[in-house]
Amino acid sequence: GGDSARLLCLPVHPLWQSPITIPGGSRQSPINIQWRDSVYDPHLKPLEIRYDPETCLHMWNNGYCFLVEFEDSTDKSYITGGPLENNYRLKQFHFHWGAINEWGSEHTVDCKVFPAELHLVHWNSCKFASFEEAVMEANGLAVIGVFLKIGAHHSGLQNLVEVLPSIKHKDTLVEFDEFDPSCLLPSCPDYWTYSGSLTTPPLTESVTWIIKKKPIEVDEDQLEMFRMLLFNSFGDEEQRMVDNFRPLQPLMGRTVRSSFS
Ligand SMILES: CCCCNCc1ccc(S(N)(=O)=O)cc1
Ligand SMILES: [Zn+2]
Repeated sequence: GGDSARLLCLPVHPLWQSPITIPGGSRQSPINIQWRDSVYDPHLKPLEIRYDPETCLHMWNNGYCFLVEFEDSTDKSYITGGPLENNYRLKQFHFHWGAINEWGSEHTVDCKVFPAELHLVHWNSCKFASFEEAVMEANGLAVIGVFLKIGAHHSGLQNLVEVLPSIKHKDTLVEFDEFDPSCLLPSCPDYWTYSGSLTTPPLTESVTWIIKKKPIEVDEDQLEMFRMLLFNSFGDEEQRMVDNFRPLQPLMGRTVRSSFS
C-alpha cells in the first residue's frame, strides 16, 4: 500500500494516498478470480442488457481515466436479470489500462492480467433516486467488467478512439452521441459475479460485480491511443495517463459465482 511504497521511497500516485482498503473493508475490489474456486449457480438468470444510443451524452477526461456518460433521468438504458434483483440504470462507462500490454486490467483470472478492462457502471433505480445516493449503499451499483486483449481491430471502439485527442487534458469534455455500448460486449453470455466495491475513492462497498468470461479484441494502435491521454490539466507538466488500475484486494472469504458450468 501507500505506506510500504513510501518506506521504499517509491512514488505513490496521489490517488493511492488514501488507505488501500477502507477501515473494516471486507468486500474490496478488484480481486483475482480463481476459475476452479468459482461456484456454478444454476439459479443465475441470463443478464438482460438494454441500451438506447440516444442516451449517450458526452466523453470527458476526469484526470484518472476517460469516461462516456449517459442521460439517466429515465430507464432508457438499463440492465436487469443475472444476479440482480432490480433494474440498474446505465450512468457511465470507462476503462483502466497499463503503460504496456503486459498489464492494465484491475481484475485477473487465475492471476492472468489483461492489457485493459472496461467498466459499465449502473445504479439501482428501483431503490435509489440518484447515482450519487446509490454509490453509498449496499446493492446500489452493478458494474459489468469486460477484459480487453490485443488482437483484431475493434470497429465499435474506433468511434471512441477517434475522439480521444479532443479530451487529452484533465477536465476536457466533448459532445458524444448515438453510441451503443453493447458493441463493446463479447457475444458470449458467460460471466462471474461477486460482491465488491468501487476501485477508486470513495471505494464504497456498493457494487455487484459482473465480470464477463470472454475478452473483446482491440488492436495495438487503438490501445496506444488510450496512452496518449494525460492525467494533468492543460499547461501542467505532461503525465501520460497509464497504469490507472488499483492493486488486487483480499478475497476475505467471498465466493465468486459463475453463470456457466
Ligand atoms: C459520488 C461520485 C463517485 C464518482 N466515481 C464513481 C465510480 C468510481 C469507481 C468505479 S469502478 N472503477 O469501480 O467501476 C465506478 C464509479
Ligand atoms: Zn473502473
